[in-house]
Amino acid sequence: MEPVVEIRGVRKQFGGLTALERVDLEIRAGEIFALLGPNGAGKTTLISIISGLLRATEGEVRVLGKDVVRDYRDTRRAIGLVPQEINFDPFFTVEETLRIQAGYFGVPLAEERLVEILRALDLLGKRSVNSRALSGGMKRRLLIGKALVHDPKVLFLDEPTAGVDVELRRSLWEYVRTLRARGTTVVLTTHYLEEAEELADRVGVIDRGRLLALEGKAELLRQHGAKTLRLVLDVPRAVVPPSLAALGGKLEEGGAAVAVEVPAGEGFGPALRAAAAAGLGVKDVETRRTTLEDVFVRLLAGGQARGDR
Ligand SMILES: Nc1ncnc2c1ncn2[C@@H]1O[C@H](COP(=O)(O)OP(=O)(O)OP(=O)(O)O)[C@@H](O)[C@H]1O
Repeated sequence: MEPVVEIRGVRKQFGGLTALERVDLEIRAGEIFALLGPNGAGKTTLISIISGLLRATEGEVRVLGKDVVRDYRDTRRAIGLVPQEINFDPFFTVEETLRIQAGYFGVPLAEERLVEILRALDLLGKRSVNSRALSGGMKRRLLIGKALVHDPKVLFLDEPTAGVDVELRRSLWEYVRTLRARGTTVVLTTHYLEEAEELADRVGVIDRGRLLALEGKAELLRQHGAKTLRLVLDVPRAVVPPSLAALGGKLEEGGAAVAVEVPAGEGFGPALRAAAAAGLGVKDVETRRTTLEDVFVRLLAGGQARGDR
């Protein structure tokens, strides 16, 4: 199937600063893709180039097979963009804000569709309220509504839940899943790892303008992840028994525990057998799986060690 968004060799230079360095990326139809990276990594720059708000210094971007520079009318129509910053006129009501936005795209906003959007974003009761009188979370939801009025094929959410409370975050996640279920492709940027872990089918990790890893979430965890077994000992030890040392076992807490890390796809059987064979007195057993956060930290540390720029 043709990718919904194709990014080929995209570079962006702001004067002497390289914000993006030869990024290649494909977004697939119907997926939730999370672009993950620290502040200043280049996430907003990439989204802005795809949405036609910025021009790449080099490279090309296609949305539904059309070039975002040459065929910008078609590509803008296919895209809904929810920016980080609130960008609506506070003097219009919620309904007017959505109708004006639909007007920009030259699409009529049927009553049915208006109500559907307002209901999904829990704004139905605020339909006639001036947008300046909305709470911060409601304003954010109205931003999403604005991006949806022309029924885009791809929705870009730039930090959708920054500064949003936990409850609203959950309800926005729910809505994003509903959109995917209806066939909308969703690309979100975030530095909340929890958000990527919860929502995304695939994750791209970006740092200082480079894509460091691009994988399915499960694959990313499998390849870069590990799980750890911690054996809390009856009696502290000065050295790790050789059979456990051979499996990479290390003492922790001044010898009160032994920790063994194994690749995510493997079991703890060999380590448990080695511990039993060595006659280790074990008081307690703890296990921990790698989270996307651990993977992210490792990838960024690796990128820095290689001196990427
Ligand atoms: N218009 C601009 N002029 C000059 N430099 C810019 C401009 N826009 C972005 N930059 C720089 O490009 C780099 C990437 O910025 P970008 O906003 O894409 O990062 P980001 O990953 O979205 O960060 P954040 O998580 O903070 O939103 C940063 O160093 C930023 O200062």
